[in-house]
Amino acid sequence: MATALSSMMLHTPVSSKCANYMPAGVAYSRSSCGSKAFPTHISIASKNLKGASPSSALGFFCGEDYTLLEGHGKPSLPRKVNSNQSSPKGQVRAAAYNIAVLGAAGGIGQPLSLLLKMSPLVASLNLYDIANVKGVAADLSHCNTPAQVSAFTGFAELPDSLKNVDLIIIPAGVPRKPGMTRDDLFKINAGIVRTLVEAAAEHAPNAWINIISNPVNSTVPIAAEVLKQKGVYNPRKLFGVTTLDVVRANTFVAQKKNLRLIDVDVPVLGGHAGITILPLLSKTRPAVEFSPEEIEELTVRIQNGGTEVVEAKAGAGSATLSMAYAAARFAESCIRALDGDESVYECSFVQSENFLFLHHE
Ligand SMILES: NC(=O)c1ccc[n+]([C@@H]2O[C@H](COP(=O)([O-])OP(=O)(O)OC[C@H]3O[C@@H](n4cnc5c(N)ncnc54)[C@H](O)[C@@H]3O)[C@@H](O)[C@H]2O)c1
Ligand SMILES: O=C(O)C[C@H](O)C(=O)O
Repeated sequence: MATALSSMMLHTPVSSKCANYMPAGVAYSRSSCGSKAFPTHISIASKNLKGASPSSALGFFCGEDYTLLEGHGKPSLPRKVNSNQSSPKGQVRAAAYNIAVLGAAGGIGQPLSLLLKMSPLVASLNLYDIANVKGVAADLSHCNTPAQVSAFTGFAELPDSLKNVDLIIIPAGVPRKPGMTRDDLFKINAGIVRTLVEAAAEHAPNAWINIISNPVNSTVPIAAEVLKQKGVYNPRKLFGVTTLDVVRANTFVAQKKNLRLIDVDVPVLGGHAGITILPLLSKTRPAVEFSPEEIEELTVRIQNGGTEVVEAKAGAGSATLSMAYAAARFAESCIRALDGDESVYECSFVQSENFLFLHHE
């Protein structure tokens, strides 16, 4: 029997009723919990957003530029391969943006902070963690790149870490161990994200927020609810970071097809959970032919990339370095979009009214 399986995640009110409603890969319907959806692909295309009002901040093409049903959607927008690499305008202002990393002392937080410190676009880098982040900040601050690094430790210093920031990146939370699903992290990470986003709403209501903490398809809707309660929700500024799925897809496809890594771009839909991670292999750039066996093999590997790393680390955590790379790429795309670069596109987990439905037997 055909089952309607949305590639987009449902809006999750912060309530116990809905807390476990979206285990990865389970079919669900729009009406089962909440009324809005979080689809998983966006194109960021921005006007100059510095100081823009929330409603005019971004022009997104939420899910419209890729269709899951060939021939039924709008034609793809022209897109550059790995478009985060360079700007056609090449005019991003140097060191103009302030970033806060919440959870900066962690496995992702540290290498991510290093990558952000290397960016010439970043003016200040506020590192916040409940663990002592002073050492990380002291260490990073010796790199002779423009970003000014500051440390903020503990809840009392959270407000200061958020002052005047343009972009907040949240990798705070526990990672999984072998045998766990990302949903098993929900109880702890939901509370962490809620607390951090409450502070963001109060102290940086206009900042863009990138959420890395798992399970992304729950933590992002939770963040949305918090922002709504605080009256500062703008769906165009809240992103679930699913870039690691894209990074993995690009790598695995390039390896399989013997292509140059830098040339390959595979859009990936999904809320970063199990079989809802949906690589759009037919949209691979450059155009490539895949056999059904290759599609099956690549899809399964991309969907299980996280587990591959969790098992290889054997209890020492989950992906940190590739995630830091992916998050830095997404952050740079956000900065470029903030700076008015209209060529930027990235896949992400965002709210949208555009539903795409897959039918599978
Ligand atoms: N979106 C993705 O693609 C993706 C990829 C990899 C990992 N993750 C997720 O990212 C999260 C972090 O992973 P990690 O490997 O860096 O974990 P980690 O344990 O190494 O680091 C987490 C950091 O968060 C900090 N922290 C905990 N509670 C906090 C709070 N209330 N406020 C501020 N900081 C707090 C910890 O002190 C620690 O430094 C996990 O939930 C993991 O599942 C997501
Ligand atoms: O798999 C995990 O738990 C971490 C992360 O979501 C990943 O995809 O590597």
